[in-house]
Amino acid sequence: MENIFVMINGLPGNVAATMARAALADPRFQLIPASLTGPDICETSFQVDKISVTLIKPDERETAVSKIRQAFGDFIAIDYTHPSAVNANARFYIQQHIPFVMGTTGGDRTALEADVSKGEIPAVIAPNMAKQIVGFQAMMAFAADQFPGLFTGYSLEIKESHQQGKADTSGTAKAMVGYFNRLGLDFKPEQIQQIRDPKVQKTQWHIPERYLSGHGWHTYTLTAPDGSVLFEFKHNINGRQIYVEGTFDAVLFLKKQISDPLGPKRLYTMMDVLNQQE
Ligand SMILES: NC(=O)C1=CN([C@@H]2O[C@H](COP(=O)(O)OP(=O)(O)OC[C@H]3O[C@@H](n4cnc5c(N)ncnc54)[C@H](OP(=O)(O)O)[C@@H]3O)[C@@H](O)[C@H]2O)C=CC1
Ligand SMILES: O=C(O)C1=N[C@H](C(=O)O)C[C@H](O)C1
Repeated sequence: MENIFVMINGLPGNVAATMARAALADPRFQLIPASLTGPDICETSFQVDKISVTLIKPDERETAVSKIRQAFGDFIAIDYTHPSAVNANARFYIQQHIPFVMGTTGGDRTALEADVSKGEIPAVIAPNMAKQIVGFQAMMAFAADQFPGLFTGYSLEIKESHQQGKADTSGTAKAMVGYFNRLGLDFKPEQIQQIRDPKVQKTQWHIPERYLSGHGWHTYTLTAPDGSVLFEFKHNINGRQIYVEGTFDAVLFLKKQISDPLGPKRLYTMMDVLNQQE
C-alpha cells in the first residue's frame, strides 16, 4: 500500500507529539515535517526523533499549506490542538480541501458538525479515539435506543480527572451525558466534576505518579432514589498511547472515503470507523 501523507497539528502539544512519533515509526504513513501550532508558541521547530518539524503559526498557514501541497501532494490532517482552535482549524481544512481527523475537544461542536456537513471533504470527529471507549459509547447508544428512560428517577454523578493543564471539561464525559439523558437521567454537562489537582489525583484517586501529567479517568455513578441500588461505570486511561491506533484507523478510513466514498456524507465519527472494520 502507498504511504499516506499525514500532517499532525498541535505540536509541541502532548498528544500531537505522541501521534507524530507513532506516525514516523509506522510504515503506512509519511509524516509531513510541518505542524500547525498556537499563536503563542516561541519555538519555530519541534524535533520528532530525527525529523525537525516546522511549527506554523495561524497567520502563516495558508502560504505554508500551499508550499506543502507543492512538495508532497495531497495529505490528511490530524488535529490535536486546543479547544479554542477547533472551529477555526476545521474551517481552514474545509476551505483548503484537506480531509481531517478532529481529535481536539471543545469549541462549538454544533457549528463544527454543520461546517463539515456543508463542506466538500470528509472528516472524522470524536472526543475519544480509544477504540474500546468508542465501543463502550456504542453500548450506551444501544441501551439508550432500546430502553429509553430505563434509569428514570436515578441520580447521576460524573467525575473526570485529567492532567492539570487540560483546558476544558472532558469531551468524552460531555458526550456520555447525552446517552444518560436518553436513559432518563436529568443531568447537565455543567454538573460534571473536574478533578485537576495533582495532590487529590495522587492521594484520593491513586493515579500513578508518572501519569499525573497525562491521564483521562472517568467515573459515572447512578444511584436509585432510595439508595438501594448503585451502578458504576469507569474507564481509566493512563498515558496517551491508546489514542494512536484509533486515530490511525480514522486516517485509513478517510483515505478510503476519498478514493471509494461510502456516499455523499462528509461527517463521520469513530463509530463509523469501527463499523467499517467489521
Ligand atoms: N479525541 C481523543 O481521543 C483525545 C483528545 N484529546 C484532546 O486533544 C487536545 C490536545 O490535548 P493535549 O495534547 O493534551 O493538549 P496540549 O495543551 O498539550 O497541546 C495542545 C497544543 O496545541 C497548540 N495550539 C494552540 N492553539 C493552536 C492553533 N490555533 N493551532 C494549532 N495548535 C494550537 C497549543 O499551543 P499553546 O500551548 O501555545 O496553547 C499546544 O501546543 C485537547 O482538546 C484534548 O482534549 C486528547 C487525548 C485524546
Ligand atoms: O485532554 C485529554 O487528555 C483527553 N481529552 C479527551 C476528552 O476531553 O474527553 C479524551 C481523553 O479523556 C483525554
